[in-house]
Amino acid sequence: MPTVRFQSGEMVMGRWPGSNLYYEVKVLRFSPKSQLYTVIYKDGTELELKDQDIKSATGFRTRSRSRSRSRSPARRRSRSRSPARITRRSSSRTAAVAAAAAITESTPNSRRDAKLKDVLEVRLKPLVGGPAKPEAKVEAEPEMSQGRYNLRRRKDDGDAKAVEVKQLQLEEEEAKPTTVPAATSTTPLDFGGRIGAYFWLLFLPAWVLFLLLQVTLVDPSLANFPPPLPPLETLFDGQALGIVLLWTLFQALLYILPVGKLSEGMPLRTGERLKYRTNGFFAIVVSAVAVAAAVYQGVDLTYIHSNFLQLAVASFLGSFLLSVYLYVRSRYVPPDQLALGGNSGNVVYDFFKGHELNPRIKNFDLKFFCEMRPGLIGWCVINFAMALAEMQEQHLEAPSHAMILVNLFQLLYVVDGLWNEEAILTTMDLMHDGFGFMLAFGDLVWVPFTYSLQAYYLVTHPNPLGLPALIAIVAIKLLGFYIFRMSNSQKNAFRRNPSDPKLAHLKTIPTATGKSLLVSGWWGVVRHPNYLGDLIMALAWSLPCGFSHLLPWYYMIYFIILLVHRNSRDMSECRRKYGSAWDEYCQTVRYRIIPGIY
Ligand SMILES: NC(=O)c1ccc[n+]([C@@H]2O[C@H](COP(=O)([O-])OP(=O)(O)OC[C@H]3O[C@@H](n4cnc5c(N)ncnc54)[C@H](OP(=O)(O)O)[C@@H]3O)[C@@H](O)[C@H]2O)c1
Ligand SMILES: CC(C)CCC[C@@H](C)[C@H]1CC[C@H]2C3=C(CC[C@]12C)[C@@]1(C)CC[C@H](O)C(C)(C)[C@@H]1CC3
Repeated sequence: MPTVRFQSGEMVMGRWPGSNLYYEVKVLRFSPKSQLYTVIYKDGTELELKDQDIKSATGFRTRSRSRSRSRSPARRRSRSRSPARITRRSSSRTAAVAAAAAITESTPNSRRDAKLKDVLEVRLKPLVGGPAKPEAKVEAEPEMSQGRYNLRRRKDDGDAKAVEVKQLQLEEEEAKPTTVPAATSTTPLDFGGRIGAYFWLLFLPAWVLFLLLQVTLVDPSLANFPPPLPPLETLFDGQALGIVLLWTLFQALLYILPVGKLSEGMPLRTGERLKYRTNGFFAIVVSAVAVAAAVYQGVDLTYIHSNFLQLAVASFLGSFLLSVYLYVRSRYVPPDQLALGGNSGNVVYDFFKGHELNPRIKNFDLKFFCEMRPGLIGWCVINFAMALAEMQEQHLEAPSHAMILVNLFQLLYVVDGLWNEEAILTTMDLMHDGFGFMLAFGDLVWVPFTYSLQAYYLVTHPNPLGLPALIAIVAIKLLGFYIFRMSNSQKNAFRRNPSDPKLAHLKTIPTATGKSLLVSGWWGVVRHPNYLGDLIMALAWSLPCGFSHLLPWYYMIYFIILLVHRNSRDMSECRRKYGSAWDEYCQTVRYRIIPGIY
């Protein structure tokens, strides 16, 4: 049984990835499974380090003290540009060379700093534009490992805004061990914390019920609160439950078929990369054929319209049971398979937020499946059923223009998501979030039953559209789609292959993790160009329903709130991961979602 050399809260010297430079870091936790220490640097960057990359601060201090008596390194300060500076990827002048140059400028005659230059030149290079490569040629520089370095933001460095690699006076600084941050307290709680989790757990299902009851009314309005509740026993229907189960099993069957590509997810904390069967497009095509065949055989799809509430309740039960299963199994998995959030120790919060990062039954990835299949494809089937119901209710030979637009727009959104299914592997949910009630409910109830409200609304609330309105709405949709697709694809391509020649013209900021951040192209316009495109598309989904009621605008309002919140969650997560490189990105790209406004 290997011993744990360092305790949480201890101040130690951690090796900078890909270099032989050591910085003062605080140990946050140790994972017995991966044998890795999570440490935090002074600039806020969190990394996982192996035992051999950590040295005790005492060792550094002792050696340095004896050295300082003769050489007084404390009085010498070498400044350099850190790897976290903007780099033109096509440029041959790497951050490391610049770093070295900066050192030479500041202390040109120093033999010791020349050695530092050598070390930086070689060691920091791998951080530019891609994951750090294993060290090869240069041996460890012993003098450097006796020094102590600190990551600081450069206050006096105008446009560079980079962190500073500084040699610090060892004897002037005392390592101050802080209180031990338990794993439970290191990750701030989202969604209003524990109290918030209770609230959302009750509020979200109640809100869905409210919306589904409203949409059946002639005059849906927030003023109708509380809406007339149907007798409770009518909410549950065995047949609806059977349909939901069959649909989910059918999608699961399509998912496990050995058809389509096996894509690799992003590297996990352990370095492992999971494989995902990305055959979503195949699944929606087969589903469409199956639904068409069923309609052809006389199956009445308008059942979905008339039993919408019962189907939603059945899906809710399914998502709740799934969440219970997810919570229970998350208590038995090794720590390195857990997401950083969802470990508050509070049952309700952890149940809501989700704890296990990639719950799998053999190769069957539950989070990926739920996010991409039954709910998403089910949403399109529901929309189609609403078009049939509209024709029946309004005695039409074909669906209205508004209904066709809503159907086509949302179908395009889903088909695009499934066509580019691999891109989901670089999104927040797949990479960082645990799988719990929030996502299970979101994927299986929220998406199919609330995202289809515009189509449901149009069944009984016709909204004739003139040609100019039609053209304008289509143009808005296409604009949003273009921004959404281009930006998502650019990030996905960059994350998959940072040295892709097609992306060579883009500027990037290297970070201490070995990953870089795009700082030009779509990701240089705003920090979330994909959200901007998505919001413009959301506008195009609501416009066909007109302005008589607020209900069909509900998606737009909810989406603004969701994306603003997601953006701030992502910002904190990126700040934690990338430290001052992220700050630099934010200073360069000032707006979050809407250029010049927000
Ligand atoms: N319809 C809906 O209900 C709905 C809801 C939510 C989201 N969405 C859509 O789903 C898609 C995915 O959204 P998401 O919330 O997961 O966020 P995302 O924007 O796809 O992912 C955020 C991640 O991208 C990376 N990143 C951020 N800035 C970067 C930069 N400058 N260069 C390179 N990488 C950068 C970071 O991860 P790493 O650095 O770790 O790679 C960050 O954590 C979006 O298009 C969104 O509009 C739709
Ligand atoms: C209030 C809560 C219940 C919120 C739950 C949020 C989820 C419903 C969303 C979180 C991430 C979203 C997402 C899509 C659907 C909705 C979410 C699961 C998505 C699958 C829709 C199709 C897109 O093309 C997409 C693949 C980019 C997208 C990914 C994120």
